[in-house]
Amino acid sequence: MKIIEVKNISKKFEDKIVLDNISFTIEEGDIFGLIGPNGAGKSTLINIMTGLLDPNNGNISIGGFDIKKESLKAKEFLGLVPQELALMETISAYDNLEFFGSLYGLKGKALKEKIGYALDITGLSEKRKDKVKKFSGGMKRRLNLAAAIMHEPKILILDEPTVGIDPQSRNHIFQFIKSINREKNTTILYTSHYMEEVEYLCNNIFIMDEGKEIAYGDKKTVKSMISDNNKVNLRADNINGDLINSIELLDSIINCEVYHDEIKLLVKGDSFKLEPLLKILEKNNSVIKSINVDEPNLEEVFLSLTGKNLRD
Ligand SMILES: Nc1ncnc2c1ncn2[C@@H]1O[C@H](COP(=O)(O)OP(=O)(O)OP(=O)(O)O)[C@@H](O)[C@H]1O
Repeated sequence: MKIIEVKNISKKFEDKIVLDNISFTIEEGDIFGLIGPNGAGKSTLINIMTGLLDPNNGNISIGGFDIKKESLKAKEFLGLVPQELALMETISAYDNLEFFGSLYGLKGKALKEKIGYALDITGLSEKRKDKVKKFSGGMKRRLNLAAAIMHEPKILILDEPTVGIDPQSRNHIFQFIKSINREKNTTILYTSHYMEEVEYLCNNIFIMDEGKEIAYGDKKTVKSMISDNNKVNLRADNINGDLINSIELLDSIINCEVYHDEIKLLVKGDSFKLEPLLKILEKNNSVIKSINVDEPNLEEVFLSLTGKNLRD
């Protein structure tokens, strides 16, 4: 089921086009990555998707409901974790969650259970009684996540949740996303300008720059937009001229380079097979020490499609 449909969204601020005809869909249960450098338009798009901002053109449906026309029903599906924190510093983590839970009408046993789950899944159970002002930036981010899931939204939108936080909290956030997606089938929309995070977490990806679509599809498809070729790195003993000549004669080999005991191959991704390569090595009495296959990473995809680095 398509849980989010974004259709032909455009937005101008005065004369500046910030979103230019953006369309994509997200399936229920997906972890979907929205990637782009600072100023690409990600936050503006999220504000439109959550009904905080009106587009100049296009429409958005959330759980089958139009975010403008059936706003209340659409919003029931949504949990938003914005970049800014919305926490009360002078009270404990538990009391913060009690407050947010009661805003959603939770009380008694149900409220306690939800708080327990939210603290547990964000790794904050032991800090439940500590005042928020004692928390590190990363712990505050995690508490912000906990607050956003008090009403168990079917969709969780995270706007750059790992900017400026420590590696431990970053790992907690990754584990949180994977757990809530697996345990509750929560659909995740994850925005970031860190390609490696999106590469690790997401199944489907929308890459944008200056308000425009750069690439969209499942991770493999997006990667194959720049290249169908893979890199195979092989370490073996007894590397000699005959061996290299035989490898170069294989149909799927585009390029072959040798560094000491390492052979670096660029191969055609769709036709490369390991077996003929292994047979050649065996015939040459070469023992393989290691072998790995690399796809191009998303950073390389962005660079290749826009000519820019993501972190400019
Ligand atoms: N209220 C506004 N009025 C005028 N321009 C705006 C407004 N909000 C955003 N912009 C501009 O729209 C563009 C997109 O901003 P947006 O915050 O959506 O990008 P982003 O991809 O989320 O970047 P970041 O990661 O820095 O938040 C930027 O050029 C920004 O300056």
